[in-house]
Amino acid sequence: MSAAPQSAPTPMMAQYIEIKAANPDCLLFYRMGDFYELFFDDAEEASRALGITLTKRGKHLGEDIPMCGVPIHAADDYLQKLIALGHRIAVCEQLEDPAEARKRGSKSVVRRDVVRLVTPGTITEEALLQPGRGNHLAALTRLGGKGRNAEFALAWTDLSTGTFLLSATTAERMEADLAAIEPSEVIVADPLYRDEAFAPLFRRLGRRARPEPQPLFDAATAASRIAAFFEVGALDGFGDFSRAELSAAAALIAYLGKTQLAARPALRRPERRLAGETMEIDPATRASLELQRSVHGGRKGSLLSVIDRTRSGVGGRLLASRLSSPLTDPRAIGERQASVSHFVEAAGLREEIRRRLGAVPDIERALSRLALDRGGPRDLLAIRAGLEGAAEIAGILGADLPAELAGCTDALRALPGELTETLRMMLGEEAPLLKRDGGFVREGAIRELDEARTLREDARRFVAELQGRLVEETGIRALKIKHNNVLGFFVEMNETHGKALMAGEGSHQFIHRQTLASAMRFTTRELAELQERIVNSGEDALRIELRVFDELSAAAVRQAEALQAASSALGAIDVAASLAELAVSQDWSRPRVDDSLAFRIDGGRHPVVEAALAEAQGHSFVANDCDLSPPGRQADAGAIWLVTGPNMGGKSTFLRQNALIAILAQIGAYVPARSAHIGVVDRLFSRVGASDELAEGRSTFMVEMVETAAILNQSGERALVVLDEIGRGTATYDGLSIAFAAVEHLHEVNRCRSLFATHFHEMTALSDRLERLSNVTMRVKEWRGDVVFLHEVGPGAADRSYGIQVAKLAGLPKSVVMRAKAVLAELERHDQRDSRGMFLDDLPLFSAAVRRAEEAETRAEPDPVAELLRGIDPDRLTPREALDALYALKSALAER
Ligand SMILES: Nc1ncnc2c1ncn2[C@@H]1O[C@H](COP(=O)(O)OP(=O)(O)OP(=O)(O)O)[C@@H](O)[C@H]1O
Repeated sequence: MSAAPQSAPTPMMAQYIEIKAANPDCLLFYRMGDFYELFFDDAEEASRALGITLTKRGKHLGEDIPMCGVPIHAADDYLQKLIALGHRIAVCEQLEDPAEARKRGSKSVVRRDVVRLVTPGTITEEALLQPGRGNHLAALTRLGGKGRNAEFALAWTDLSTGTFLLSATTAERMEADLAAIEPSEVIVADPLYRDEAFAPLFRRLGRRARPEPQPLFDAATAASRIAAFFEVGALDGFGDFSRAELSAAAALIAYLGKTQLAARPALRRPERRLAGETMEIDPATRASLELQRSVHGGRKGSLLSVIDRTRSGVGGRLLASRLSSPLTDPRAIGERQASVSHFVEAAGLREEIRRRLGAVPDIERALSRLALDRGGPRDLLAIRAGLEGAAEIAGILGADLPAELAGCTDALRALPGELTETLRMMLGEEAPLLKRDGGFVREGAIRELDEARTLREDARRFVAELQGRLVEETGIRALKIKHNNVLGFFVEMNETHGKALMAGEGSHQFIHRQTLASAMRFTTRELAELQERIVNSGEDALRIELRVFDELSAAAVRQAEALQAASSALGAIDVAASLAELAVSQDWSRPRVDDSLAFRIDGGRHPVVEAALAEAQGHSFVANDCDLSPPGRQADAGAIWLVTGPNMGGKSTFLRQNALIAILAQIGAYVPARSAHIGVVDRLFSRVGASDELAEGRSTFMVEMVETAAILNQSGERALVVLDEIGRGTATYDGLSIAFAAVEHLHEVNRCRSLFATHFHEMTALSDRLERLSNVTMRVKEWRGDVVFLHEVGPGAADRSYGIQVAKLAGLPKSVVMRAKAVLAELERHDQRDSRGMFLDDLPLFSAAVRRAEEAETRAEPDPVAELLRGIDPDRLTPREALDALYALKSALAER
């Protein structure tokens, strides 16, 4: 097939194609004037994703070129949408003034190039970030090949704040570690990404995981690459890092280089997190406990949403990150608790500090933007206000503080006073978003600038005066001096006047510029001169302001370390004060956390359920005790509580609340309990409620068994295991046997503290054989065949599940409920003698039985509520009897 002769692409299109070819996996935002334009497939993709109109521009290879565009001022919104959909965007800017290009000849194109790749993990724009949420980019590396010697490490950063952390990890722990970091993007060396053994992990990470070439992770050059980034000779002063950690860190820096190009982010020095420093919590446990997100995916209904009283973005982010990584060192936990206690005891101080914190801007994010040359004058104002606020807060906190807070005030006091002074001297009270709009440098700060501004103002005044003079001279009262972007200043009058003027003397003075339908426009020599003066002095003023901006920005970036330390300090103060506020307002208590194996909670509550009940103004939350401490003097391992009780009795709530209390205690917070004593938990497993891994192609039961296997294989004596209804998804006897064996294993092999809820009442017999196992049950009251949930945990075993009563409450058809009751009665009668269920044959068939029951009902049954009411004589009731009567009425109503 012979190709038709094609015209060569235009120079601009040729430039576009070249740049696009260098960025094939990104949507290319190609700057043209006040728009970013997208072409070809990118345009089609973006117009679909953003719902914007697809147009055409010229032809390429004989075909129309699809095009769509987004205006610069709204680009952030569009970027946000595209990023959320998993796209990466290459932002291509004009690198010179179009006038420059024209000087090279009429055909030459404006120089353009990509200045930045926008990826989910490298966003810094305020509009694209949430104040209280970090945005992490992680790098995962493996050294030493696939074998047993493989060494894994993670590095992660929040580019918007400069945080930079490293940690060793293992194949087993990797997923839990990533879950704690919650990265928006994870770069992985290509061979590891393709390793079959990790395929499930990367599948679960989905688009967040991104393979990158192995050389980025090269361990041999890692240390020197990191040193070069931080502009130091060697890394010795940074601490001790493993080769794998260095490889991950170097890869992260290289990736930032790839995406940020010329801009150098204000990263902090890398800090190492030791694997054992934090409580290990796998993703399923996080989901089940709804730590940061509820099962519905949103923040509402999560633990974080209930405990977050922080007043600043940095505080919100720190609280979220602490919640995702509780500590395991009692001393470090104690330090944080001491800060909270300080604010619990000093109510006035707490209020004052919180009030001030609310007014301190987000210094570290402003700084990051300035470092990446994406900042504006408001970021400088934010830093100034931050510096001033920090100094005030340090002053108010005073001396005689617990260690953590003392460290914080040191960081605040170490802030460079000169920077505050310079910013105060140079900046006005308000500033535009963009530096190119000018007007942010304070009057009186720079003489040249004041002069330029005065010149401009004078010229403007002269323009106003000139209008009066021209009116007088010409006698044309309707003459006006106006301004637009094309002509600049001009004299405008109607056509009759204009023509008369041109025909007469005026033609010497007035130079014709434009004739419109209703008006004529002129300039005069004087006006043109004034115009030039205004433009020139305006340009001078802006040039000076931009220079000042760059100087101030550089001065702030030079102080990055001090500013970041102060920002972290403000975050820590905010977290302590907010947890204190929470403790006081919700009546929480300071837990004792130590190295023992104790786990004793008195009067524990579930903070989220309690808040929900309070909001609904229904019944109030019933506090419950839990004690999994090694029972008796001899015991050297934690206890197991086997929790039985009716459906809806509060088992899941009880199980979860104890796990949550452990987490809260270990982030250094107070806990929702009268008192608590917790020996640190190093690993938490919670399987309560349904799992959402079904998308992986495993059945519910399979998922449950895989998770149970992980728990039984991995829990050590410091673990806390919270299991709900293991074995429910299979035949009764299989399920019961598995649950039985699992509890025995927990008791004999894992020897960890556990809560195990079950509907298999047969299991309560285990307490005779397993010395550290106790039975507890959720208490209920029965009333005329219905059940009243007391939500109280007490010793003993439930004898039944009340499943049918709950089913009735849920609105199961009456016929089904009645039939189920009959089946249950029959099952219970036969249970002793025949375990295979053959007796079901004894039961009448469903339809017959239901019909009979219904007939009986319609025949006789009077209204039970009315009947009860008739029998009550209010004058003769004691208060206790009145209450009982109320219960009776309610249940009779339910039965009706
Ligand atoms: N301690 C409590 N105080 C007050 N209300 C509670 C308490 N515990 C639970 N509830 C209420 O009871 C409801 C059911 O609790 P939960 O889901 O824990 O029951 P469950 O025993 O696990 O039920 P199932 O066995 O059917 O899963 C909760 O949504 C809550 O409204």
